[in-house]
Amino acid sequence: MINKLIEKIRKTNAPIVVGLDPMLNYIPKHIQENAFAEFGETLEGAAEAIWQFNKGIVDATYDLIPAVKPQIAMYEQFGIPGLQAYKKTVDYCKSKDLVVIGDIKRGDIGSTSAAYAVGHLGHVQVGSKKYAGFDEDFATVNPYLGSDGVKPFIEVCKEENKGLFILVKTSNPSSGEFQDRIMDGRPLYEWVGEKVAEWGADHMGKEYSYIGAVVGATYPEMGKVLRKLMPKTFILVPGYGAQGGKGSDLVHFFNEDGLGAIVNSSRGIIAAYKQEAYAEFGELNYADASRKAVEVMIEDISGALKNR
Ligand SMILES: O=c1ccn([C@@H]2O[C@H](COP(=O)(O)O)[C@@H](O)[C@H]2O)c(=O)[nH]1
Repeated sequence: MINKLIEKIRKTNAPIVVGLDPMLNYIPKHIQENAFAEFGETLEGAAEAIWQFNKGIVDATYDLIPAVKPQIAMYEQFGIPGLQAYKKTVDYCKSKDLVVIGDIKRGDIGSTSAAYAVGHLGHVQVGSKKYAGFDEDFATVNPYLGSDGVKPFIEVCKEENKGLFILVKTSNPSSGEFQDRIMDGRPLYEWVGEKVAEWGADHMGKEYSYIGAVVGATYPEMGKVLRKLMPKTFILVPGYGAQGGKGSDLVHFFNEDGLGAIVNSSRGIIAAYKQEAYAEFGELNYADASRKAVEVMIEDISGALKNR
């Protein structure tokens, strides 16, 4: 899967991922009204609205981008119908040949991690048969329970040719409370980054490892250090746009080959029509506003990379 991701980044010339993080208040009225007319103001109605909203965005952007990153929390809030909309979104994106990064941020004791890994990336045995559950291409993993919480994910990735993005330094304002704590002279996130590179060395694709890292766009100096510490690790970089990250902050997340990182924007793309810059599109044309926002993001990042 890392080879496919790189191939698609090269083809689109766009090291970006669109975050499909639908909240009801981003969804245009006409979509909500249609969904509620069919299913009522119910969880099913909400799930239908987020699915139709996602489909509009995917149809308007899939030719420009290599990948999407649905955030499972946005779907889980609508219970079982929400999870069905998540699965429908994953399958639809795969039918459009997009790489799907399930932002599930799982990690637990080994036996529980194994079940998460099977459910999201693998196949579960049912009697004599095997079934894929959610079947994303990559999943995000929280490593702060230690190796036994991560290794079951790596085992499933090896069996299934799938990949991970493991949290190293997150983009949120308080990420430093624990992640920046100095241990034996270095911040904890560096120890974790080194460990991610070590896990990844054992599961290499053609150019980069199947085992990637998450490093927030909001911490560019730390991104620069981590880039050097994990040269063969692909970095998923959230925090662009709504959290303040911009192209010029991101150049050091990339290697000299112009690869090595993929930048996520969720609200900045899917709710673009609500921003002043794209207001001319209006609610009805929300998906065209998202397409325009994708084009602007690609230009911002490739412009910064050209000028570095
Ligand atoms: O460190 C992290 C890890 C994950 N995320 C996720 O990325 C998106 C960001 O959304 P925006 O709307 O572009 O801010 C969201 O799904 C987060 O859960 C992150 O932001 N930081």
